[in-house]
Amino acid sequence: MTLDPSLSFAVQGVTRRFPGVLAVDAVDLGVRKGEIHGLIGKNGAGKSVLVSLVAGLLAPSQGRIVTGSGALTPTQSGPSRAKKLGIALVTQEPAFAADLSVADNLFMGRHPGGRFNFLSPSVARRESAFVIAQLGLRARPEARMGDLPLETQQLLAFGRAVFIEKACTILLDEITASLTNERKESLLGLLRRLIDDRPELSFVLISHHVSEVMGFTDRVSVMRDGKRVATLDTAQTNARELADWIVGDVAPAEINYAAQPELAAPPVLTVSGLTAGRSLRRLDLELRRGEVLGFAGLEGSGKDDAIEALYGLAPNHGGRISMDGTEVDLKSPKAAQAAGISFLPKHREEQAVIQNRSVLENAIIAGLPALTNRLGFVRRAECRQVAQSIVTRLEVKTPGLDVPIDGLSGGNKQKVLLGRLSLTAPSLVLLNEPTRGVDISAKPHILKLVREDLAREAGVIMISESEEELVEICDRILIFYQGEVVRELKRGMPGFDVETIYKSIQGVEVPV
Ligand SMILES: Nc1ncnc2c1ncn2[C@@H]1O[C@H](COP(=O)(O)OP(=O)(O)OP(=O)(O)O)[C@@H](O)[C@H]1O
Repeated sequence: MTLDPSLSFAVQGVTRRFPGVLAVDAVDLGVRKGEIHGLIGKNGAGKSVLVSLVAGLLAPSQGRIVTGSGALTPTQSGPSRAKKLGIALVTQEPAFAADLSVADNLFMGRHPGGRFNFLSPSVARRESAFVIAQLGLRARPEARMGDLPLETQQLLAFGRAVFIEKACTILLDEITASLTNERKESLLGLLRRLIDDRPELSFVLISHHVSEVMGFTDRVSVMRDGKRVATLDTAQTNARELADWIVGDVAPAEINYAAQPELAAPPVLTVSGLTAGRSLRRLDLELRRGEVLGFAGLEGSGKDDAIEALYGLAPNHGGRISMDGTEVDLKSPKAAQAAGISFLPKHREEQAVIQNRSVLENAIIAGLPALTNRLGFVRRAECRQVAQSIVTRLEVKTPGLDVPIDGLSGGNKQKVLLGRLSLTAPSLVLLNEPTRGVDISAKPHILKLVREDLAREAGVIMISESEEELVEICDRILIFYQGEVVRELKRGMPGFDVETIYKSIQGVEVPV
């Protein structure tokens, strides 16, 4: 059980099976000390399962993971064993205790020394303040963890792994997916600086963004159907070659822009003088059926407050909101639903996925009223048909309709949630990052679904961190800056491009 001393760990012939699924199939992979190793591949390719095996959360069915100080095998695995081997996994949903403070959470289960090996609160506070400062966060060590945004909690989980547990191998499972572009860049830049300080460190970075992998990794491994199909030197490859490795030979979907909004039609949504949350100082807009309107802006620019207010999540908002010309009082999500508004939240795991229920149930729940007969019985065969059409159309990777949704990969869950929105035939659809966690081959299918299905009957408002995506799909884009819309860009007009959006959201004036 020897390990090349230049390696941080080696995966040797590892296989992991679930009932009906070969999630990881005879994978060999060596990650070097001092490297940032990208891990990329389509939804359901096996990336998360692979890092869960390395972190001891799952045991391999066959094979082993070898480090300089021991191995994880089918019979000897487990998170505490992996932790002893210097391995830490940071995921999108950090397992913190919401009611405890930041400091208590960061030091939970750890004893930072002292004569009686007991945790001194002042040491924990001081060390926590250090972690917070290193990450450039605005939070106090005494703050209640549950009061902090999920993005901040995620970064704190990263900080705990690096600065408190002092792990040597840090596995990052799509943690950049829900960060704003600024936070993403600063976090990825920090990885390199950390390696400069501690050359024995290594990072494995799972991401769907080819540009992130190209810009911040030393090597990248590509997974497809549970197998590692390639490991490339990042400097020797390019985005195109990488995309080819990921996708194989699947043809991309084409978006049909023929369904343009009818501009003479009356607006489905009218907003005037909307103020909400901490950031939104004023919003006025009109939206028509058939129209896809993008909201672009930095963190705190007001775009998130705006979309949340439209879903009844800011009951104390100011200003007026009308649907089809009638003023509505959006004091709760229930009131918003009654007004014909549906919402895809950013944090799908906690806000939208119904755990322990099947793919079928998760897919059709929003459409149940339409799938029920006059006696109140659910039309089962039709439900299956509808769910199957979502699975087929969006290429959801699942062993069947009746398996619990919990077993699906993150991106495949997202596809089910989006598919189910198309069943509700609402008047207004609000989407916060609809392609988060979705792989590059499925992304065009999702955008097509938004454009051609959701925007057929409804007006759509969409937030995305990707300027490219906004340009690809929107009719108009509103630029939010410091709580107000400072600019409106229209498809076909000058300035409807990635560069203008990018500069405008930073407050840079771009002449048209
Ligand atoms: N607990 C589980 N039970 C059953 N099947 C599972 C379980 N966990 C993962 N799988 C299956 O294993 C396969 C690989 O999943 P994994 O989560 O590793 O994909 P991924 O590459 O991380 O995808 P994504 O990019 O969507 O996150 C998928 O088919 C998934 O449905």
